[in-house]
Amino acid sequence: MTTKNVNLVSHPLVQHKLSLMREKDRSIKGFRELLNEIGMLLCYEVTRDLPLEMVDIETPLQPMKAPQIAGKKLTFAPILRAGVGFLDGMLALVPSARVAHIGLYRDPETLQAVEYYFKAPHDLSDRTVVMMDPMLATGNSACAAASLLKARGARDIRFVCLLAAPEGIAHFQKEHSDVPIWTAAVDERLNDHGYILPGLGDAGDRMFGTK
Ligand SMILES: O=P(O)(O)OC[C@H]1O[C@H](OP(=O)(O)OP(=O)(O)O)[C@H](O)[C@@H]1O
Ligand SMILES: O=c1cc[nH]c(=O)[nH]1
Ligand SMILES: [Mg+2]
Repeated sequence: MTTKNVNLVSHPLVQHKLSLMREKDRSIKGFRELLNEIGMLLCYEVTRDLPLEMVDIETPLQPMKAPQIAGKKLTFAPILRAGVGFLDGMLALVPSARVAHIGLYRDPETLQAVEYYFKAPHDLSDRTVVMMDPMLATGNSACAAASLLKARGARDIRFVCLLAAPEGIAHFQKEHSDVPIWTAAVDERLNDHGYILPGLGDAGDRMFGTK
């Protein structure tokens, strides 16, 4: 399903794995493995429309023209910490991709995104950038991350998340209407502390065992 620049990935494997991740008793190991597996499946979806070009190759039997991915190279941009959970799955499918690390945490009182690290290829203007973070809650982190990437020249950005709140989608689309979103689910709403309901809790804590 696709609405207003939001691509809802309804593939049964993604939906099934997401339900397993939501369960409160899922182990850290299980949570991490599932996020990695879903990362691979979401990578498949977000790269679905990449252009192909025909190149000359030789099979053992004869020459032929065969399709290869053309054009801009991919850069993966995980938002730390939780976005790292998608990275290995994505890199398994596109091992040559560059990686831009975006260090942001959400201040628990103000819910504003606080930057603490940013390391990206110097010029992103000729790259397709896939920004990733499992959670799109208020949208503050995703908005800040997209702005940092644009300041490095990025003009072709896609955002992959696992769960989105309607509030976060609206906020992100208002500030970055040029950046399409891929998500496995749009949940009901945010609670008073900015957590997604029903959600899956704190993704970073569940992945790294920090609570
Ligand atoms: O849309 P928002 O309201 O900004 O919330 C989403 C952000 O919150 C979480 O990160 P957190 O700040 O908990 O950091 P962590 O990944 O290091 O745990 C999550 O991984 C997103 O980055
Ligand atoms: O529900 C939420 C909201 C922000 N960050 C998370 O990890 N979970
Ligand atoms: Mg974060």
